[in-house]
Amino acid sequence: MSDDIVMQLSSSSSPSDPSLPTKLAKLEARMAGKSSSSLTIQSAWQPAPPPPIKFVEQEELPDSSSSDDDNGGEFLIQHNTQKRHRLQEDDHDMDLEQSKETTNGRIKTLENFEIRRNLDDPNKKKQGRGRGRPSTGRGRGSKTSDQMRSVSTSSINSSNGQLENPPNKENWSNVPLGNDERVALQEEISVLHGKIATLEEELNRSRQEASDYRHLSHQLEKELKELRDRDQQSKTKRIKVLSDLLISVSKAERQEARMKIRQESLRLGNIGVVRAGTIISEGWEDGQALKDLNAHLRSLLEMKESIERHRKSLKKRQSDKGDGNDMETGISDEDFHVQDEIFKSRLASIKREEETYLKEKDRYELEKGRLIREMKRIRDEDGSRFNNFPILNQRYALLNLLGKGGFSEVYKAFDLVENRYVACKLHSLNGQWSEEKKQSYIRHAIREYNIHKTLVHPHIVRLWDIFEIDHNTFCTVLEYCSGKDLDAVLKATPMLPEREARIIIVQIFHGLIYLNKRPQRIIHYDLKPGNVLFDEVGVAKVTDFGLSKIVEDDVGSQGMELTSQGAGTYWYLPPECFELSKTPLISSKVDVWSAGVILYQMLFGRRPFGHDQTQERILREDTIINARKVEFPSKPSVSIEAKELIRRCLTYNQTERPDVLTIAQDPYLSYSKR
Ligand SMILES: Nc1ncnc2c1ncn2[C@@H]1O[C@H](COP(=O)(O)OP(=O)(O)OP(=O)(O)O)[C@@H](O)[C@H]1O
Repeated sequence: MSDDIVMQLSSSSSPSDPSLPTKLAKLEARMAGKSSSSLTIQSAWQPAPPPPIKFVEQEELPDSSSSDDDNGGEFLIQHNTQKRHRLQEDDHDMDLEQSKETTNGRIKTLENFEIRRNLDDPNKKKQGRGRGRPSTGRGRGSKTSDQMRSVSTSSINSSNGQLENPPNKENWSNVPLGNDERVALQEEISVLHGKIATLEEELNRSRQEASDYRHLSHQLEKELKELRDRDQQSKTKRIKVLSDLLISVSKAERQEARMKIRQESLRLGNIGVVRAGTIISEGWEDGQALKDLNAHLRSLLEMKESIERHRKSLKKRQSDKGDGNDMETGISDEDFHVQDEIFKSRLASIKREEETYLKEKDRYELEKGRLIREMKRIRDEDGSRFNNFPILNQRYALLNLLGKGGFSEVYKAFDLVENRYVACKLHSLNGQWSEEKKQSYIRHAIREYNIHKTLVHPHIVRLWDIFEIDHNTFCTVLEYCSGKDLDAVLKATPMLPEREARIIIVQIFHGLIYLNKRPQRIIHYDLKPGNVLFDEVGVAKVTDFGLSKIVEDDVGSQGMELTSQGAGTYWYLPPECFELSKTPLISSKVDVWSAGVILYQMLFGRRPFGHDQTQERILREDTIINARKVEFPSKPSVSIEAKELIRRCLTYNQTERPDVLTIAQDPYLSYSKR
């Protein structure tokens, strides 16, 4: 019932007014007519008490005695609307909401049904008043009306309070409504309320759990952060401890190396000041062992010369005797022969001794060479600006200098991130170079890096990293090869047993085959013993791709143009690289030639062409251009197969020389075929 009507009623009528029932009945009739023309509303107010309504929660019902309005269907609707609002406020959980909606929907259906039933029930007290009219939402009945408006399944239109499918009186009275059914419906409602209560409980539990989990997650996050901080701290500590340890080991190694040098210097010699007239220069001064050895050799030589002199004089006396001059000395022919035999035997013995000393001298010379290289290394290390154990790029702990090349220093280093030894090659640009030259060098190095970094093969030294140190210096990080390079091996042992030489050349060819089987083929172009390194177990690896060339796809069968003519090490380059009349065309056959030279050198202790010549002389005398045929020394004895492979590699004519993939089929390079 709308408030204005109630106001009208209360102001114009007192409860004792006997005409009130009639007035109300009229009003209700009017309202019913307003809300639905087809709805038949009970025309007279029935004083009889309303039937008990059992399917609502009694404790939530307002006291009927205090109510001056009906507490029939309208009140029930209000009650449930309030409840729904409470539930909506309490719970934003979707599932629960849906359950509630369903439940409320069903309750509303029931309520509407009850309302209709009340409307139809002629015995109901005041039941028809304002039922069909929408409430403005004010007063006690407003909530009920709201709920009625929101009930989609009900037949009342929510916007204007009119019934969408207005039932006629017959329809209403036709709804069978036994007591059993009511009881069943009430039971269903209480079951649904029970479900709501359970769901609410569950929701509360879930909320509690969610809050517990949130708390736990905060705690875990905190712990994780602490662990991370601790990990970072321990990492920093670990790095510090590790680098300190590495540094102390390196320092000890440096000390030991210097001590050894001092000892060796005493034995083998040292670089000292040499005076030649008025010119003072740095020169080599032999050590005591070499001095003693040379003195010994000198004395043997003197002895030999003296015996030779005696022998000569004996021969002279013998020939004089033949003239009859030696009669008075009484030396017989027999004596002459014996004496001569003594001299001969002595000379042979001196020669043997001399050979032993000469062998020893050769050994000393090798040791001397090693000593000189080590002295140079130490001098380079002492003069290096990186000798104070810096950590580069926050991960590479530089240790000791391995060697110095043309424009680079190579340090043994420890990668503190990957926990492995590496070789750091520090490329220093000469400060006096023009900017153009510097840029060209950097371009060259980046080109080398770009080629090398893609190469992953057991017989190719890995390139791990590149970074800038300062404007004039950058560093490439290479796989560390703890063994010597082949050049150092051949300096220490110029001739290798064939078996050892063969396995080394096989590994070099494996690397070359890999370079020629990639989609982008590569010519190494600077294959030489210095660019073959050995790891700790003796695996040979090709390095230094500074002069290497990428073979473009459109290159003709004769090869690609050589744009860097003049570069490289001439002992190991084929004749086509020295072609001056036109730009040489090169292919992987360059590497085949170089490999042939290396195998020859390993087997015979010398290079096949221009062994004793300088680079400059090789160029001047066209040594390689004239290297038409390879000759083999008689010693040491080497297998025919090895010689045949060398011959094929050193085929003068480039067109006739096999390329890498062809020569790879040679039986000497395969162990399984033999
Ligand atoms: N990856 C590596 N592992 C171990 N030692 C290495 C490595 N790379 C180079 N070295 C050593 O460092 C030294 C210097 O190497 P580098 O390549 O700079 O010298 P080079 O070949 O004599 O000079 P250049 O490159 O100018 O011809 C050599 O003794 C070489 O054996």
